Amino acid sequence: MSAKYDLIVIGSGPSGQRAAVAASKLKKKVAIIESRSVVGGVCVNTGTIPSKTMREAVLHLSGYNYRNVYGMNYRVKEKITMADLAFRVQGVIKTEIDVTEAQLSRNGIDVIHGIAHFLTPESIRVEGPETDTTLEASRIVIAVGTRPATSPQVPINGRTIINSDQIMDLPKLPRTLIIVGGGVIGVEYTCMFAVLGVRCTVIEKRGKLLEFCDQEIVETLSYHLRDSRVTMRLGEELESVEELPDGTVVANLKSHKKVSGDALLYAVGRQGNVDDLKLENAGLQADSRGRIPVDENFQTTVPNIYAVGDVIGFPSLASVSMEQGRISVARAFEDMHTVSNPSFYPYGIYTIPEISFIGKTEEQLTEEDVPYEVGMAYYREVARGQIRGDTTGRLKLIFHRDTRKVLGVHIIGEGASELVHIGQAVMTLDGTVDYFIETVFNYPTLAECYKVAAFNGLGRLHRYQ
Ligand SMILES: Cc1cc2nc3c(=O)[nH]c(=O)nc-3n(C[C@H](O)[C@H](O)[C@H](O)COP(=O)(O)OP(=O)(O)OC[C@H]3O[C@@H](n4cnc5c(N)ncnc54)[C@H](O)[C@@H]3O)c2cc1C
Ligand SMILES: NC(=O)c1ccc[n+]([C@@H]2O[C@H](COP(=O)([O-])OP(=O)(O)OC[C@H]3O[C@@H](n4cnc5c(N)ncnc54)[C@H](O)[C@@H]3O)[C@@H](O)[C@H]2O)c1
Repeated sequence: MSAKYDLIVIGSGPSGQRAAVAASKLKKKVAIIESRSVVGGVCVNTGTIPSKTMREAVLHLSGYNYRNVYGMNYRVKEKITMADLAFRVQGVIKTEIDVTEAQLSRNGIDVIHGIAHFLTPESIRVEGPETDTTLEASRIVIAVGTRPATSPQVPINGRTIINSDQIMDLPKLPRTLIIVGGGVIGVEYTCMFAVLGVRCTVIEKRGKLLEFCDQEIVETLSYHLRDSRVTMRLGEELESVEELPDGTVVANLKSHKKVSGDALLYAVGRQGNVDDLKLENAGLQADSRGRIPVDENFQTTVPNIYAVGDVIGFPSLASVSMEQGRISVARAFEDMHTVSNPSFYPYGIYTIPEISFIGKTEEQLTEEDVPYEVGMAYYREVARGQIRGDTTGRLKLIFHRDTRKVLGVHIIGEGASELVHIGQAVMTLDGTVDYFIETVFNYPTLAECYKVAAFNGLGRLHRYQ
């Protein structure tokens, strides 16, 4: 006998959780299957939450944010160890797992631990240390996420050659670290280790870091990276990695250069977790990177099966994955109204300093021949910037020259990922740059940067009209 549900969700990361909870709110009988012993997925256990907690611990213990105020030698702790960082990370992970478990249980969702695979498009087998069962449902959401990409040329050993899941396993802080991949993961960890005094070298095969960001913002970040003694090897592709008898590692580049270090972080992208799913039994197929194709409703080519989160590819963010989970269920059961516009989804990149943006970049608008104007505000121009000691932050407002509609907001500096939501609200409500002129902001706040940037931009507009 197999247990029957209205919805089975495979994977308990942010996308799976939100799909399960949304269906439970519609009074559906829901099961969520998770192959790990705990819920929360990459987000809670190895990715978002650990990395953001480590960043906070790094910033606090190193005294980095207050060095401009109290001097370059200001420290909260002189010798920071991996154990100092792990202590805080483990605490937050545990709490987040508890919060997630409580939420699933409160909503009456059955959590089943084991590896799921399809028997047919409507039935799933779950096998685990304590489970061997078959479930059936009229609708299934695949939310299995991704894992770090591997290469036969990069012998990951979990000690000196690691991927982003293994940061907390580093036995000690290396003196030198090679980071392969100048994407979000590579750059975020580079910033943290550089602030801890580790000499970092980033190897990125493209000519730019974070190529989807506004390039002026990336240039500002690059200035900070260089200031923290980071070496950037852009336009260089890794070929292979070797571990030397003395325990150090060497990265061999395609250009025949060699880069040596005490440890290497391999962060060149991620691969969908589809290998165990036996997708063929459901009539589904993933691409070479394990991504499952879906339409705008997150429906796969098999009508009763939906896929959400990182396993469908771009943008692979926890924030967006949650929304995809919710929308997929609304579409699957057709009795929940949802409005969601991906053009107004923000990005938060937790580099040091942090970067956040919404809307279009200058590069995109130029490509699309949109007449735009830019207003810039520097944190040092507002009192809160001086008080906080962040005098290098900046907020860039991009608006249409004719309609004055806000087209993009790009921020680098303290609090960027919170500050961006003001711009997001204005853009979502179809507002213009005038909103910032006509609105009173608390004083002294970083939010005032919006007003300064608006005045700056309108000043330029009138100058050139
Ligand atoms: C280092 C790092 C930092 C990040 N930082 C951020 C950030 O700051 N902000 C942000 O928005 N995003 C961030 N992300 C991205 C974010 O973590 C992901 O977008 C998010 O976790 C994706 O959620 P998901 O539900 O698709 O999958 P996941 O969180 O990957 O969860 C999928 C779950 O499915 C389970 N599973 C897989 N196969 C099976 C199976 N066959 N049977 C049962 N269960 C299965 C897995 O065990 C896993 O628990 C970061 C990612 C990493 C790696
Ligand atoms: N703050 C956040 O929102 C956040 C933080 C971390 C991760 N994430 C998500 O996690 C996902 C994965 O991140 P990622 O950084 O691993 O992947 P990515 O695809 O963003 O970046 C990988 C980088 O590695 C480079 N690369 C690939 N092969 C290489 C080689 N042989 N030599 C040198 N460079 C090489 C690529 O050009 C690319 O720039 C992202 O899609 C991101 O959305 C988000």
